[in-house]
Amino acid sequence: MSMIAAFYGGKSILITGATGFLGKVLMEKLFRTSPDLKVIYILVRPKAGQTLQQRVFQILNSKLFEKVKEVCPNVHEKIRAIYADLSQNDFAISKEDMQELLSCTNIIFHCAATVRFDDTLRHAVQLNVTATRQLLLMASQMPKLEAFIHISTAYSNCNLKHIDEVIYPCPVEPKKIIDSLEWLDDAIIEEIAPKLIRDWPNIYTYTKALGEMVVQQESRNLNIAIIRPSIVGATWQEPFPGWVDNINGPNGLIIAAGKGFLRALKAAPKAVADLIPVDTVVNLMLAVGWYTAVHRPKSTLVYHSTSGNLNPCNWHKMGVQVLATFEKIPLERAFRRPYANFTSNNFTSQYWNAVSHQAPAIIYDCYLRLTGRKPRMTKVMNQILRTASMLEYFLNRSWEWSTYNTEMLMSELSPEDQRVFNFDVRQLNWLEYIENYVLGVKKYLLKEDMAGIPEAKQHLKRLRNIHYLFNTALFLIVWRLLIARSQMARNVWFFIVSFCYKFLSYFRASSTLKV
Ligand SMILES: CCCCCCCCCCCCCCCCCCCCCCCCCC(=O)SCCNC(=O)CCNC(=O)[C@H](O)C(C)(C)COP(=O)(O)OP(=O)(O)OC[C@H]1O[C@@H](n2cnc3c(N)ncnc32)[C@H](O)[C@@H]1OP(=O)(O)O
Ligand SMILES: NC(=O)C1=CN([C@@H]2O[C@H](COP(=O)(O)OP(=O)(O)OC[C@H]3O[C@@H](n4cnc5c(N)ncnc54)[C@H](OP(=O)(O)O)[C@@H]3O)[C@@H](O)[C@H]2O)C=CC1
Repeated sequence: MSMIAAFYGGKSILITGATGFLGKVLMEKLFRTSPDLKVIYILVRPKAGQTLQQRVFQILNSKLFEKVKEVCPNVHEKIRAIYADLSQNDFAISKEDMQELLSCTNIIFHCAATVRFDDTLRHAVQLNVTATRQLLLMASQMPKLEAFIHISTAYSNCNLKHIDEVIYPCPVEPKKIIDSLEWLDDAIIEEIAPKLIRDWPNIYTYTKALGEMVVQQESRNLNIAIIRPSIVGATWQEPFPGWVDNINGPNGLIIAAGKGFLRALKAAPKAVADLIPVDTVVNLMLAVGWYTAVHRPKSTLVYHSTSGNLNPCNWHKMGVQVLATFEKIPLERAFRRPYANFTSNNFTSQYWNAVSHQAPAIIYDCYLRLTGRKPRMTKVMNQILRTASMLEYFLNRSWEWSTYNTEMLMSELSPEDQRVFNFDVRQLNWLEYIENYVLGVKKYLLKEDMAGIPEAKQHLKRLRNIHYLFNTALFLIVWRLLIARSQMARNVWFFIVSFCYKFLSYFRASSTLKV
């Protein structure tokens, strides 16, 4: 019997960010392995015209939860959605709901965050720092609380090269920032933001670092642990391989590559691609929740959920496998044939951007205009290039994350727990994982039908022929122009023509002799 699964039985668990990528997989695993848990409280806001109930209904009826419904048929009754907006005071939770949360919660998993790299400093601080402080304050009023698990990111200290499982101080106290945001106006905040974030690459990673400091400062006598995942990717094994449902991180770039929009990327081919499957992160989270509650470590432990030092993969290997998978299982209606180049050179990267990205988009838009349709490809291309440039920082560097605490925890688990809550990334076969990942992007994110693969392959063949035709036509035009203007080009041309003529004459003569 799994000790971890048994631990969550009968527990009331509070999850923030449960509607997000990580949160959904966390809920799924909890219900599947501990169907006898008491209740999962989730803090949700209405979104995109959907009420809380509609959002929960949609999650529970997704493919991700198919197995859960078999093991835990009354899952609907065990999930309690509480209206909350984490960017508001007291999260805008009603008094009755707050009372219930304070008196019943046993474990907290704090996953909610804004993960946009370009969010405003005000909003990112509200979500990633102030809300964390507020939740810790709530936690300190929960008599039954056993563990508080805070999800940060391995990149919260990406201004360092080697990162240990410790909380690093930030140059400016989080409290000072929170206070000053109260009276500064938005324009001034945006002006001082670059000075505040210093050598952090974006507001997201900076505010996640501040969030960790807040956890350290406000921990009081709570049992807290921090988990730092690197780039969270599709599921590896559970509940099935390749599940993914948003375009963050690598997902958007994989789609852009598969559709033939993105054919070059400014990335160091040998830099470590520190991806970590989402189910591995969730298994670690559940193990950490159990360990923190049962063993009550004296200080706040930080756990790295990374792959680089245990089972490294690099961007080149990843890119090659992504392309190899698209050969076998192409995406539908691609713009161009998938192909990609990783270069860390500025000049080469700009060349590829102009030739492989901007020029085809402009040509296609001209074609759309000529056929009376609205041009859109330049806009799409610019959007993709903007996203790629935002991710560039992470594609051109490698970090070393130590994993002592994570490995220590692994050794503390029983063999059964090591199997059920496996977070040993050394067992991951990258080639197989990436193939399932790409397949998952096609099936679960783009919702493309596998029956459409032959047609998609046919489409790619047509694109290849158009490509050859276009290149031949372009060559002939350029050559014709050169011949008109340059004596040297004319000489070369006459040399080639006379050579071909002589070759053909010789060929004809020798075949006549044979007859
Ligand atoms: C020989 C060689 C061979 C080579 C072969 C090569 C092969 C090549 C293969 C290449 C592939 C392999 C390489 C993989 C590389 C991976 C690198 C990963 C690094 C990640 C590091 C992460 C480190 C940190 C990790 C962390 O710790 S945390 C997570 C990280 N955080 C993020 O990943 C957020 C980033 N993104 C943003 O920050 C914003 O997205 C921003 C970008 C500002 C744009 O922003 P903006 O321009 O405003 O555009 P949006 O509005 O956002 O979106 C625009 C449109 O997409 C829509 N849409 C937005 N969302 C979503 C959503 N959910 N679900 C559905 N739709 C969505 C939205 O509706 C809108 O559609 P529309 O309405 O226009 O129709
Ligand atoms: N994905 C990744 O690659 C990595 C993620 N992480 C960390 O993991 C955690 C989860 O990330 P992930 O699941 O990918 O992110 P998502 O963007 O998928 O999910 C974010 C969650 O936070 C919720 N949220 C955001 N703003 C509010 C708000 N004002 N009130 C209530 N809820 C809000 C969202 O709710 P809603 O659905 O309503 O928007 C959503 O449930 C984050 O802390 C992130 O920093 C760390 C490393 C890598």
